[in-house]
Amino acid sequence: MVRAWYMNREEGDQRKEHQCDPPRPVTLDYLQKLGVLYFEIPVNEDGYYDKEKLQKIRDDRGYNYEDVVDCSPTTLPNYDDKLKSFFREHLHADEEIRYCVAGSGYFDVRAENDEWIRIEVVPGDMIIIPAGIYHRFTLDEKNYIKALRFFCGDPVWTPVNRPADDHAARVDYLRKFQSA
Ligand SMILES: CSCCC(=O)C(=O)O
Ligand SMILES: [Fe+2]
Repeated sequence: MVRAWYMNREEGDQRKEHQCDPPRPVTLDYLQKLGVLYFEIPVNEDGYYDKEKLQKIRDDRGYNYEDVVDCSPTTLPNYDDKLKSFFREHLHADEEIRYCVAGSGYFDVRAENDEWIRIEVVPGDMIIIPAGIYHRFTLDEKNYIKALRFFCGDPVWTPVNRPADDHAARVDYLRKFQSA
């Protein structure tokens, strides 16, 4: 089950939870209003999961590309730079789809009022971050995650750093989800 909360405004270690005091949890319903979708496909201790359930989501959403991102210094090329760029606030022209199969981490997305919402992903969690939402990713204190990445068509992972308010995906996102 996915956990999400508004972050406090304290600087310091990005790998910590940054819960408010008292905590301000965020529901899946609210994430959905922001265009962030969540699916659960449980992973057992041996790393097995229901391939058919995954395939059904892939088919329903048109994801025909899949690869693995294994965030450890030996398996992720340019580890330090990558982790830095993951945590720089950015958007993409396309959905960012990640299915966590081992380890854990945090996806942060901007709420309507521009506050950060932190979404924890653990094995079994699939998160879909919509095109045009400002977001970032960090490892947590356990310092490891392995996730499957999906894409519709030829993958483009390019981050567009904030500010990108005139980007077509941003304009489209605001129209669809945050009609402010
Ligand atoms: C959990 S996958 C690692 C993060 C990532 O791939 C990304 O932010 O693009
Ligand atoms: Fe991203």
